[in-house]
Amino acid sequence: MKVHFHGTAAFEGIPSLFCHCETCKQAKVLGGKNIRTRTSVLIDEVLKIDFPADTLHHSIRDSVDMDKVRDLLFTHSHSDHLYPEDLLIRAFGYAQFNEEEELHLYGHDLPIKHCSQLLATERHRFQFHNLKPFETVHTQTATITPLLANHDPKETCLLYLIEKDGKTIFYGHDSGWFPKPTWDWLKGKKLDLAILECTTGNAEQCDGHMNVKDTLKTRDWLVENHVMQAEGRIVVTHFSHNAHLLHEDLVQIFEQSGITVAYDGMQLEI
Ligand SMILES: O=c1ccn([C@@H]2O[C@H](COP(=O)(O)O)[C@@H](O)[C@H]2O)c(=O)[nH]1
Repeated sequence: MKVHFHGTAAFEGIPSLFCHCETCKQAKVLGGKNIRTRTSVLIDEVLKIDFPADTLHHSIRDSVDMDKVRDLLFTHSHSDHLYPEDLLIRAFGYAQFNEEEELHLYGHDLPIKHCSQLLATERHRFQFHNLKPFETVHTQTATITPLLANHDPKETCLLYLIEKDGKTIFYGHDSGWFPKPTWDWLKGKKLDLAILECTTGNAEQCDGHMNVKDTLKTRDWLVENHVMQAEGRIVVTHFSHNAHLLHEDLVQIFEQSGITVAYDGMQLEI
């Protein structure tokens, strides 16, 4: 299975619009893996998680054929994860393509409501699927189970367990320490890859996200509960410029735990 990290930043991106913090200044000078756009991942070119406004940039930067994507999963409705206006580009009259195949959209009530309302007056090729936490769904490309995140009390934010071609991925942002039902549900599962977040770096105060301590505690929990082997593949993503950590700082923090720090454009095979 090919996992392609399109973007690896939190809401603001790095360097962030309007920001003159040292991290943003250094990221501009150093470039490369320090440049981070809003988080999204593409699996085997057909299953995409989240749809930020940076999707156009991702498709140009990495030569991604977005028309190959069959299933689009949303974690929640915040604008750095769902920019529904750009889905209009796939409606009739905007995109030119021969296929009549539909793109299936999956999320809880709010993202699906935003997308269906926006597209209501258009002829389009979308199917909408309302997900319920812990109810497994067979999509066109994978078997997915939405799990509860601890992110924004105003909506039901989701994490995902994704099973495809005999491999299992846990997709774990945006969330602070997971709600108990999610930990309970993960017990007994076997993961080939866990994608975790570390939005706030070394900050002590962390609201709806993980800091370094939480990310490492999550890794330990997965190993102690035999959900992952000690040498299992863990990737960390969704970084904020307000954590004030450049890519090499993050690599130093996580390399002794065997955790890979994602960067924009990174691809891995599991
Ligand atoms: O504990 C926290 C939580 C958030 N931030 C800042 O907010 C943004 C994005 O947060 P979202 O909840 O994803 O909208 C993050 O990049 C930080 O700048 C924080 O500093 N501390």
